[in-house]
Amino acid sequence: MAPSDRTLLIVAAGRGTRAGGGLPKQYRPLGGRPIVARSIQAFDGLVDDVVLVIHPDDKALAEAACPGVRMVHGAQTRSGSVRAGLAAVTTDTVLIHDAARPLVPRHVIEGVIAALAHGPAAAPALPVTDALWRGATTVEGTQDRSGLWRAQTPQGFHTQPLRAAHAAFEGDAADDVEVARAHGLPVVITPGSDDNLKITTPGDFDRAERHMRERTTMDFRVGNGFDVHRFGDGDHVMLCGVRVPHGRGLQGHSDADVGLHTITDAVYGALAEGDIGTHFPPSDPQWKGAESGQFLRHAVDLAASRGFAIANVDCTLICEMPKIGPHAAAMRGRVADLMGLEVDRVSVKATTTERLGFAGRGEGIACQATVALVSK
Ligand SMILES: Nc1ccn([C@@H]2O[C@H](COP(=O)(O)OP(=O)(O)OP(=O)(O)O)[C@@H](O)[C@H]2O)c(=O)n1
Ligand SMILES: C[C@](O)(CO)[C@H](O)COP(=O)(O)O
Repeated sequence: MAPSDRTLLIVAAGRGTRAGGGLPKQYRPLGGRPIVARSIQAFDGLVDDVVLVIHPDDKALAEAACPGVRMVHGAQTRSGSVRAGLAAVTTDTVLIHDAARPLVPRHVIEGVIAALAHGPAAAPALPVTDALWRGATTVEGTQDRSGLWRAQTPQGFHTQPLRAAHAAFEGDAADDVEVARAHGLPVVITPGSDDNLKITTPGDFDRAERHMRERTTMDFRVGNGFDVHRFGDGDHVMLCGVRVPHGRGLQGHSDADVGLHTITDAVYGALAEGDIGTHFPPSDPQWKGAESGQFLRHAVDLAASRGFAIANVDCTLICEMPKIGPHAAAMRGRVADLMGLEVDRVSVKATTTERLGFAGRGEGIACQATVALVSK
């Protein structure tokens, strides 16, 4: 699902008194990263803008945890913090999310976004499944649980109606759904998830770490790519984003960079997202002579929007000529740049086919590549 004029408003101005532990809970680490950074990361590729609402005392902590993110100061209540954040929102829709819910699954966010296409407000929730009692130390009564829901975030809204609702609301509210409803806005319930736990008490940190570990071990992908381009007239070839002088050129609709095409296909393969022709059809004149780096960047962005980072790339060019060795370092650097990777995660190597076959006869260049993706 592509972003379209949508802001993520993260409320992180609370003190986390129930969580204890000194450092406000949203800045404590989860899987080695601050909780608030993970909450923002969960929305990668799904929003166009991010506004982080912080407590004035937490400026240094927030800047260290979320460098480059736009920040505003919050208020004493959650509703007040949301109002402060809304003043900085410039998009048509807004997703308001607790910094304390770092494990929100993508399908929960996508459910809210999809519902906003049909109405002004939507929020995820889970039906109450346990029996409900009233009482203090002994049970004094039971409560019918039918029609009761456990509210979660992100809560999504069309920005203007929500602003109006907040302007008209007096006092504090548990969440923005309460504010919106008080102003007459209908709110659609979308599917929540048990994984979307709100870190509230000390025991929640261990619970969240366990969830993190389960996710990390589960989400690992491998993709492979293979491509061939035929030699034609020309005085150079583009290989892995580098111009290599040669007595012949490679034929193709774009710049015919067989290396970048192969790596791009490997990323799409790992995502089960078809191949380069699916996303950039050769029948489309706009890709004539196109620089192939943009295809690779699209595939990497798509991986990020699915919650994956690239772990490494291994690419083998198959040809007799030109010689790849003198250019391999430049190729690794260019591929690393395009994919946002450290160079030591990119391998570019070459082999001949001992003068056998089309590559051996110098009719073209083949390439194969493997790419590994890990969940972020
Ligand atoms: N004045 C406030 C209060 C809460 N929040 C944010 O709203 C979210 C949900 O609140 P909660 O989990 O209750 O956090 P705290 O208020 O920090 O917790 P506590 O009540 O234990 O102090 C959190 O991300 C919190 O930082 C906020 O931005 N401004
Ligand atoms: C908004 C919220 O996350 C919905 O469940 C929740 O109400 C905020 O936290 P609090 O513990 O109620 O302050």
